[in-house]
Amino acid sequence: MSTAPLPPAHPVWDVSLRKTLRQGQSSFLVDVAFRSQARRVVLFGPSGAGKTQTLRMIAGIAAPDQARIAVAGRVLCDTGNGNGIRIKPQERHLAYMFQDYALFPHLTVRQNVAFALRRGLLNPGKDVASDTVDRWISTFGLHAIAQHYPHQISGGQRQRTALARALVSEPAALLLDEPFAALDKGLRQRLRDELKALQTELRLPMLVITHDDDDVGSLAEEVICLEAGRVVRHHHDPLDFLDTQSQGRLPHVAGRAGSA
Ligand SMILES: Nc1ncnc2c1ncn2[C@@H]1O[C@H](COP(=O)(O)OP(=O)(O)OP(=O)(O)O)[C@@H](O)[C@H]1O
Repeated sequence: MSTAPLPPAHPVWDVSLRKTLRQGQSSFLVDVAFRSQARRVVLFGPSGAGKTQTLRMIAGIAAPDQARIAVAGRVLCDTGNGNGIRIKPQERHLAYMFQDYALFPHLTVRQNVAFALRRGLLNPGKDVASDTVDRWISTFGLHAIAQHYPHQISGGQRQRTALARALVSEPAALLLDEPFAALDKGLRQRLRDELKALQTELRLPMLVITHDDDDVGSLAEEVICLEAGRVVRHHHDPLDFLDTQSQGRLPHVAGRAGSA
C-alpha cells in the first residue's frame, strides 16, 4: 500500500492584504496576496514596491484596510470574519528586524538582547541573569562586547545583536527587512550563511525583504516579486528567479538556453 505523505494542513504563509496609503494628493495601493509552504521566503522588488508596508501589516504595526493573514497556521488578522480579528503586534509572536536594526542606543548589547524578556516597564539591568539571553549572546559570539553600547560596535555586531534580540522571545516566525543592506560585501555573505544555518537548525519560518539577487541565491526557498504594490511573480524555484534576472540583465535576449 502506498504511503504518500499527507499535504500539510496549513500553508506557512497565507497572506492577502490591501491598504491605500495617502499622502497629500497622492496615494499608493498595496494589494498583495501570496500563499507559500516554504519556510524561507524572499519578498523581492525595487525601491517603493511596497515590501516594507507588506511586512509592517503582517507584523501588525500597520493596519490594513482589508486582510486575511495567517502565519504558521495561526490567523493574525481577518477583517472579513464577523467583527474581525486583529491580533495586537506584541501578541503575534513574530520577531521583526528593522532595516537599521533599531537597537536602543542607551542600552548595552546584553540589555538590548534581554529587552524582549523584560517584565513591566523597566529596562533590563546591565547584568540581568537569564539562561536564554546567555544562549543567544553565545550563539552570535557577542560575549566580548556584551557590555558595549551600539555606537561602540561594528555593523556586523549590530546585526547579530538585533538578530539575538529578535530570537530571544522564541518567536513563531522571523520578519527581516533588508537584513544585510548596511553591511559590506564580505561580511554580508558570511552573515547570510550564518542566518541560513540558524534557520535550518531552528526550522523557524522566515520572510526576508531584499532587492539584492545574492540574498535570494543564498537564502530563498521561494521568491515573491513585488512591483508597484502588487505581486507580479511567485517563483517556487529560486533558480528560475535568478535565471529571469540574468536574462533581464543581458543587452540582447535571444531566448533561454535550451528553449526553441
Ligand atoms: N504613509 C504613507 N503615505 C503614502 N504613501 C506611502 C506612505 N508610506 C509609504 N508610502 C509609499 O508606499 C510605497 C511603498 O513603500 P515601501 O516602504 O513599502 O517600499 P519598499 O518596497 O519597502 O521600498 P524600499 O526597498 O526602498 O524600502 C512607496 O511608494 C512609498 O512612497
